Order: sequence, then C-alpha cells, then structure tokens
Amino acid sequence: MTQLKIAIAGASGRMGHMLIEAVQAAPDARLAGALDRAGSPALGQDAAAFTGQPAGVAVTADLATGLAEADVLIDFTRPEGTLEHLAYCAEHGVKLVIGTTGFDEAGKAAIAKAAEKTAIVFAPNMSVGVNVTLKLLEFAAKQFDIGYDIEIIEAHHRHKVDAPSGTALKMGEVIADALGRDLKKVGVFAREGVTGPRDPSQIGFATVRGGDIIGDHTVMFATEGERIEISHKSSSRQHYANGSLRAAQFLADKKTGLYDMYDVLGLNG
Ligand SMILES: NC(=O)C1=CN([C@@H]2O[C@H](COP(=O)(O)OP(=O)(O)OC[C@H]3O[C@@H](n4cnc5c(N)ncnc54)[C@H](OP(=O)(O)O)[C@@H]3O)[C@@H](O)[C@H]2O)C=CC1
Ligand SMILES: O=C(O)C1=N[C@H](C(=O)O)C[C@H](O)C1
Repeated sequence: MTQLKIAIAGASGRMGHMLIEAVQAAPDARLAGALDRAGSPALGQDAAAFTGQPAGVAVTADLATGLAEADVLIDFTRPEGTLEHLAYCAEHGVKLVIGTTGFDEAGKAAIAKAAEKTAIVFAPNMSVGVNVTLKLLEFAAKQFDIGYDIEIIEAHHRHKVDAPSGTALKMGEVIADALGRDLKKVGVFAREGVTGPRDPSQIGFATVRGGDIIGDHTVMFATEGERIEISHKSSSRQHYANGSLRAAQFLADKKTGLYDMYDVLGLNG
C-alpha cells in the first residue's frame, strides 16, 4: 500500500497532537514532517515523543525542511501561520488541508488564489457529524423560513481565540443561503442595552467560552408555542483528526482546486 506522506503544522497544539496520533495509527499514511513556529519549545523534539513512540521526525520551524518530503500539509494553527504555509505550499506543489478558523476576507481570497496552484481542502469543521448537521440545518431552515427566529449558540474552551467559531459562522452561512438572505446583512453578533424588538430576518449568534469545552453548537428555530433545536456536541477532538485524514486522502489524486468537507464526504447536491 502506498502511504500518503503527511506533514502537520501546529505540531505541538491541541489539534497537532491529535493529528500526529491519528497519522501514526493510520496504515495508509505516514508522518513526513512537523512544523511549529519559531521559538516553540517543541522545536528539535521528536514530533510524536508525547505518545511514547517516537516517529523519527523532528519538529522544525523551517518550511523547506518540514515540507521536503510531504505530499500534504494538515494545518491547524492561526490565520497568519496558515497564510505563510499556504504561500510555500502553492509555490512547491504541496497539497493542503486547512482546519484553521478566523480568516478575514483577504485571507479567504488568498486561499482561493493558492488553490489555482495546488489542491486544498478548507473547512471550519472536519467532523462528519458536524457536516451532516449542516445538511440538516439546510433542510430545517427551508421549512422554518417564515415566523421562526434563528439563533446560533456555540460554546468552546477558554483557550479559543476567535469568535464566533468558524463552525457557527458556517452554520449561519448555510442557513442564510437556504433562506436567500445575506449573512453579512442579517447576522447579529452582540446584543446589549435597549436593543428593541427582534427583526425577524436576523440570524443571531451567542458565544460562550469556558473550561475545557471541546465544541458545542446549537441552532434554535423559535416561534410562538414551539422551539426546535439542532445540536452537535464534541466530547473528543479525534473526529476532527479523522475527518482531516479523510480530507488528505481525498486530495491524493487532485492537482489543484478548492474543496470543502461536503466534497470529501460526498454531501453535495
Ligand atoms: N476545522 C476543524 O475541524 C477544527 C478547527 N480548529 C481550529 O484549529 C486552530 C488550532 O486550534 P488548536 O489546536 O486548538 O490551537 P492550539 O493553540 O492548541 O495550537 C495551535 C498551534 O499552532 C501554532 N501556531 C500559532 N501561531 C502560529 C503561527 N503564526 N505560525 C505557525 N504556527 C503557529 C501554535 O504554536 P504556539 O503554541 O507556540 O503558539 C500551536 O502549536 C484554531 O483556528 C481552531 O479554531 C480546531 C479544531 C477543529
Ligand atoms: O477552536 C476549536 O477548538 C474549534 N474550532 C473550530 C471552529 O472554530 O469552529 C471547530 C471546533 O468547533 C473546535
């Protein structure tokens, strides 16, 4: 069996560790590189040392070294890190799975541009369950188009730096698209003071940050006399890692193009 050679960016992060464990356990993949940023205490250490079974791959901040053998880079870092890796990968034909969230419009445009040179899966949530939930939301939104107020509530651990989560924003986009609304116009991201009655076209967002919550998302469709809630709750990060490996394998026969998890999971249409 040909093994896909995978490098991991953010190798010492929460997702980095989870991904390294998943690659080490996958028969059809092998760890070919591990990146972390300059100054990280992980530099020079074996990337899988934390598992007790070294991989023979040292963590480096040098992109040429870390990506020399890689077919695909899986990147869960920060937008500024991902954009730096993206430029190198586009130039050198390394494929990318991008799980990082919190990009601005310019960052998203840079990813789309890079996909003209290399193949990229970019998704705010790699979980199969979350992507199926997005499909359920698409269906639900179309049934609850009139008279139902839509609110999206997400909760994450105290270390998360972006809000609302990339997944909550994606849920908002999917719902807005299904209803023919523009999320940029109808999204409400904070309420305080005398806000007045609710505009029925709004899609509201509420963010909770605390402790070690891995990732909870609920969409509420509320009307007079009833309320429907569609929720996804994570109790482990493993499903993000498993989805990322499926995304990496999906890219094996792609040369260029921008894909998402609907493409990977065959959920389009
Ligand atoms: N798409 C999905 O399914 C999921 C997406 N995510 C997203 O993944 C990202 C990472 O999450 P998580 O693992 O919890 O975060 P962590 O903070 O635990 O890990 C981030 C890693 O990236 C490194 N890093 C930070 N800035 C840079 C930079 N500028 N250049 C290179 N490396 C950098 C960090 O190094 P250092 O520690 O030295 O700062 C760390 O190793 C977030 O955007 C999160 O929202 C998370 C889970 C699932
Ligand atoms: O930072 C996290 O932890 C997560 N981030 C992603 C997001 O912003 O949606 C995915 C998941 O919710 C975990």
